[in-house]
Amino acid sequence: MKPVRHPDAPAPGQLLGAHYGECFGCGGLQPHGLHLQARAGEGVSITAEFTVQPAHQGAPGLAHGGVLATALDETLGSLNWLLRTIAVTGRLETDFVRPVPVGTTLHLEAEVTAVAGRKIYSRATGRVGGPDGPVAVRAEALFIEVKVDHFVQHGREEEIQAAMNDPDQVRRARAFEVNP
Ligand SMILES: CCCCC/C=C\C/C=C\C/C=C\C/C=C\CCCC(=O)SCCNC(=O)CCNC(=O)[C@H](O)C(C)(C)COP(=O)(O)OP(=O)(O)OC[C@H]1O[C@@H](n2cnc3c(N)ncnc32)[C@H](O)[C@@H]1OP(=O)(O)O
Repeated sequence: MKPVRHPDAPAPGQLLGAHYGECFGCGGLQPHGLHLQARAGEGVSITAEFTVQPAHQGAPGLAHGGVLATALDETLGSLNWLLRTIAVTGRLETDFVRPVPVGTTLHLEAEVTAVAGRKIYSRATGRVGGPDGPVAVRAEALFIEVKVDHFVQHGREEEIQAAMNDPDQVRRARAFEVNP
């Protein structure tokens, strides 16, 4: 089925903010995290930027492939905001097309291509040298919709308690649960 943008989705151009402050991909509280910033796009799409830091190296002066996969995963995960659905990555297939040096800003875009029950199919690209620059990485993913209980059940007790005691975090989690 064609994906449907939720009527209460953030407006195109709106900065989405972190879904969790401690998130390695988007959180502000992780010193070596990616601090990826995502914006709502048109339809069910997202754009995002991430600048490769020295802490993200694999080979000398180059981004680690796993970090680039994280950037793709996080951008794809941000599509949840537009569907107002909580979903986790089930499958992530990544192509590494060109090496990405430290200091490079990766310009990412992602879109949902189809939804089938709890399964959300999506794809993303990361470009270098600007939003219209050459593709350095791309991915196809399958996200699976889950209830907030998924996190409460599986997350370590101390972080879950802290999240449940943080009104902002509870509000962010609830924002997804209104999905019919
Ligand atoms: C107040 C407390 C607040 C706490 C919450 C805080 C914040 C919440 C807000 C937002 C956060 C949301 C997400 C985070 C966003 C971004 C971060 C980036 C994303 C990630 O980094 S997230 C971490 C990595 N991710 C995982 O940690 C998943 C581990 N995993 C599992 O937890 C299970 O595996 C699960 C749940 C995925 C499925 O389990 P399940 O039992 O529910 O469902 P089941 O297995 O039946 O699959 C249903 C249908 O999907 C098909 N299917 C499943 N997996 C497939 C695969 N790999 N390939 C092909 N098909 C697959 C089946 O074949 C079936 O298909 P069919 O229906 O056609 O038969």
